Amino acid sequence: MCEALKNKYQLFEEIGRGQFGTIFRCFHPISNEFYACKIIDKRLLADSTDRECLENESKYMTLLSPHPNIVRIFDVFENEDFLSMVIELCEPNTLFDRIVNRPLPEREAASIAKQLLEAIVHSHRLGVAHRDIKPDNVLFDSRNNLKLADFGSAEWFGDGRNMSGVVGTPYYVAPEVLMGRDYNEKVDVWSCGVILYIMLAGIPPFYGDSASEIFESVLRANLRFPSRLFRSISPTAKDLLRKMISRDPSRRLSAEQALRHPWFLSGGVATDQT
Ligand SMILES: Nc1ncnc2c1ncn2[C@@H]1O[C@H](COP(=O)(O)OP(=O)(O)OP(=O)(O)O)[C@@H](O)[C@H]1O
Repeated sequence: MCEALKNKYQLFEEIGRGQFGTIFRCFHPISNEFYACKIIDKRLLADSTDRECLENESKYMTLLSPHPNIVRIFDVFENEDFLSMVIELCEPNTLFDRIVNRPLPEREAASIAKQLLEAIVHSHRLGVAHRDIKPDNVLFDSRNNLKLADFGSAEWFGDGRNMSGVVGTPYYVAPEVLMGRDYNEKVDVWSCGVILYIMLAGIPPFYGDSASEIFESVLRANLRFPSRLFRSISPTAKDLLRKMISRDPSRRLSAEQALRHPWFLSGGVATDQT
């Protein structure tokens, strides 16, 4: 670990562990604030893809900070073996822990989806696509504000550049990514739509017993609203889901358009159940 990090922050207990990094709670005596410190052992990075992922994470977090719904980065320390990032401290449970097997009331789902879209709109305005939006990458601070994390797979699409390359996670990845074609930032809207579906229904819209079965289901993109799960869900919510989980990216809403949908304007309150 870097001496400069130890000189500036006091490290406390481990609060999380990822593929390459360990997260500790840490304290900055000068500001009297607690933070999270992610320490990555660079010797565990197997190839250039891993290294790129690491570079992306601090680069894009720095570019996008500060935003109320994006995990903020405060400090970076690096030596030959370790890269350490001092970031905003969040609660241990992710969105995944909140929604697993438990549908949320529309109002709560709308509050979460709205904050996630605010983070995506900010990121897209600055020309950055996250490309791996999933519940595990959605954290919350102690005041329950949503914080989008993990920009390791992010890519810059400014100046009309298209993106390529298969990145993402089976349930959440957009079909155009799996088709191996160029794609644009609307892949994030698709993933956010899938998260919203799971929050309301309690199950993913596209699933299978293996990664390849899930991919086949995503590629078919046959969006259904089984009545046993959607009986009490408002038509406005379903309308938004259809427009976010649209197979054709040119017909899919942008993140900004999604935020202006009537479902958000009513705060997820069913206005049309007459
Ligand atoms: N800022 C934070 N504040 C509090 N806990 C955090 C913070 N960031 C991450 N964690 C915790 O640490 C865990 C691991 O996070 P990390 O970002 O290293 O890995 P990951 O994204 O889950 O995995 P990987 O990037 O290796 O695929 C998270 O699931 C979360 O519980």
